[in-house]
Amino acid sequence: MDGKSKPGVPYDVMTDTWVKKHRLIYIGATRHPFILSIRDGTVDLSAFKRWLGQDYIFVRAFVPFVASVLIKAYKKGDESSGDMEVILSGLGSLNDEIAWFKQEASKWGVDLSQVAPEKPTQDYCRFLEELMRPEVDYTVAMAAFWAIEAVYQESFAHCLEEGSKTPTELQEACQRWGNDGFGRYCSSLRNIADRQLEKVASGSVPLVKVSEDAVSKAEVTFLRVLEYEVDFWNMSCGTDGHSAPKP
Ligand SMILES: Cc1ncc(CN)c(N)n1
Repeated sequence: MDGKSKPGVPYDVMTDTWVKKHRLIYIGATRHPFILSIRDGTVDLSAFKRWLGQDYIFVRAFVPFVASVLIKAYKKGDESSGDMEVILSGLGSLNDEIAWFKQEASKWGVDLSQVAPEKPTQDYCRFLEELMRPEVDYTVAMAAFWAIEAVYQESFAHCLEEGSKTPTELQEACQRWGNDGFGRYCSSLRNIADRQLEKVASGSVPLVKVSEDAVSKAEVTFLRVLEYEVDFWNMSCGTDGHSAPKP
């Protein structure tokens, strides 16, 4: 708690505070024009195919990142927290996700073996590699993990809300991240991140080696995730100045 909270009065957990504080960029990442174009049915299919190929590359890099978070959870040594089970379930879903990308690519005629990473994909994957380093705190890595998944969950769930005109052939993609089960998984990740942030902020984990500035590092990491996500969507639309949309 922040010391200002009153008994019985709900208070914001750290991730709520961040989302409110950085609302503009959060909205930029979760309500990007690419997502809005899927939702209103005007999406350029060449942009969707570009996103598909680039996201396949991203997801392959995301797997070792999640594995590195699993290692950090294990090293924390708190078996009763259930963190490892949540992270393991995420790794299982990523296995399905990779199979889905392959299937979807063949449906859309995208040859994944011929897709080269664009600069925003390379930059984002490099960022994931930085976060995999053993010296990166579990709290920081969890904050990134939650933010990465939450952006997709909120974005694609928006394409399934009532009134959306998402084309039928894209609904399965939206379901993948926009379904309720994925929403619950993201809440579990968020709870882990908030619990860690609370522990670090209150200094209640003297036996765990956490750096004093882990909370501010986690906030900066959260912001960087949002920026990378916006760049990734821009690239998909062809509005990043690196990749012109195919005619
Ligand atoms: C760029 C990006 N960000 C998030 C996700 C969700 N795993 C994803 N597949 N790709």
